[in-house]
Amino acid sequence: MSDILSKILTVKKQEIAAAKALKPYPILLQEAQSAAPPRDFIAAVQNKIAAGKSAVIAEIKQASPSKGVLRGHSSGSAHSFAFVPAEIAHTYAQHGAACLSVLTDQQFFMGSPEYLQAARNACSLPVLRKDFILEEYQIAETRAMNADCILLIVSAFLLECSNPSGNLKNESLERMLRLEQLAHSLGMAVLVEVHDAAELKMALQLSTPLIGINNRNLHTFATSLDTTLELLPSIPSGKIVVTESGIHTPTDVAHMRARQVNTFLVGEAFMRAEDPGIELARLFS
Ligand SMILES: O=C(O)c1ccccc1NCC(=O)[C@H](O)[C@H](O)COP(=O)(O)O
Repeated sequence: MSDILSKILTVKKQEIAAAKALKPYPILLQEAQSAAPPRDFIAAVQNKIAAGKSAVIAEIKQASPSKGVLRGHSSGSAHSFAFVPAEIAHTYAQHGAACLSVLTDQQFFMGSPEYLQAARNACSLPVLRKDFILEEYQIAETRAMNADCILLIVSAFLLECSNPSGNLKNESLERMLRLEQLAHSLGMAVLVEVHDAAELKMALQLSTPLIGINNRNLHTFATSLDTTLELLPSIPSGKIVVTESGIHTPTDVAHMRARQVNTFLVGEAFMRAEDPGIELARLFS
């Protein structure tokens, strides 16, 4: 398993403990239950596909472990444009995004729950909270910040549940199923993310139709669209494949669409563009 994921999860567990000390779970759950009504993430994706279009989950991320600052920091880079989540969300919506994905992790991605709320308030698109979720507490937190979809990363659960005595796969799967059920009970969709065939086998035991295949190798940070293509034959027809990471050119998009992969999660290519929405329209025209 990857070092970066271990590092992220170590910090994440400290953050969860600190958050629980400030706000107990029952209070957070009440906030989640009285949050703004959830928007239908899966329908937004399906509607684009039914119209013969790509369903683009357009990401708002200021920085990443693999690439550093992408946007909006005094990095001195000639390619760094202002990072204003509400403006980015607005232009994504104007240029045909199906949904948004907003990083809320502060330490590794310079994200924030406030960015998610600002982006969601600026448009009518459903929003994925992009973070590293391990516990029920974070599911309630996600809905309480008005998000519409959660991310479950299979490799994070495998890493988290790995102990010498436990049955790694069963424990990880049971935990993911519990979290999925809670997310659904709060009206949110679930995107389950995999990197390889073993993870995919576990992901397919969840009921969500949204299967994300992340093309980024978390050991090397290299991206290869072959990751998506190699796993495709093992995915039943009722599922919606979301190809994630490393989509940069219209050729990449055409390559995926030729194999009936119609749902894309794209971050960096948009974040480096002056107007992320115009870049979305250019890539997916
Ligand atoms: O982006 C990273 O460097 C990264 C490192 C460790 C864990 C996750 C990471 N990225 C999260 C993502 O999945 C991407 O933000 C998303 O798929 C968009 O990818 P891209 O279009 O390549 O920015």
